[in-house]
Amino acid sequence: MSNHPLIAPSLLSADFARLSDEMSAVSDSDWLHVDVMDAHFVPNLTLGLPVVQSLLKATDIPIDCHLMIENPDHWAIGYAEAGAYNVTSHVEAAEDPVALAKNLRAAGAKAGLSVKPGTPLQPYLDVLKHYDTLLVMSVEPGFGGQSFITDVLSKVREARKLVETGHLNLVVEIDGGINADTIEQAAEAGVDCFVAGSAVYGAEDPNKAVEALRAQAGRASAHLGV
Ligand SMILES: O=C(CO)[C@H](O)[C@H](O)COP(=O)(O)O
Ligand SMILES: [Fe+2]
Repeated sequence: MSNHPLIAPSLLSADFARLSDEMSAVSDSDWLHVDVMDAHFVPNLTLGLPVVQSLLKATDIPIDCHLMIENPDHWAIGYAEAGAYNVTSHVEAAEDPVALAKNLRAAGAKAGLSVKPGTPLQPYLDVLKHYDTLLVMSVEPGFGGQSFITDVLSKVREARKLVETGHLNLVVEIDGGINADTIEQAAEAGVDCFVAGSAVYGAEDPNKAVEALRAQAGRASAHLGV
């Protein structure tokens, strides 16, 4: 696990006609977050495996795939086989999340599990023992540029405590509405990895925005230094 805050710019807020340049614009980021949406699990449609395969060829930054799709049990493995660093599926969509995690790890990827804002962690604590990352959604999945839902921080605190006490061994990631006004409370609650779309790509200098968010999170975090 990293000992500094991880910043993962979301390409959802990038210019899709210039994805290669947009990845280069955040060369100082730790992970690159790619939102895959199928217009079924969420009402929006973005991109899929062929585009991710091309992105993987065009960058050395580890790719963090956030699959907002139905039937990840079938589809997620392709992203792992393509070389994504971390592949996250939604617990609300997965049929057999333990088998899914094992398959992703066998294919060489980290296994991630995401929970929507209204989904509790408690029923999934045994499942999470098989996972490397937990993605706590701080907006309803589907669109960038939404406002941060503060209530989800109770789940971050719960997950942090389980990690600190050795019950779980995973990276706590947060996604949705992270910016200069919200990142400190997320860091204080115990987040390791911060996804930021509009706050990074809406900035004049995306790399500077990454650095500033990382420094801000490091200062506010009890468990991570800068
Ligand atoms: O998964 C997502 C939406 O479902 C995006 O990753 C997320 O919304 C990032 O965008 P922003 O930082 O602008 O909220
Ligand atoms: Fe996302």
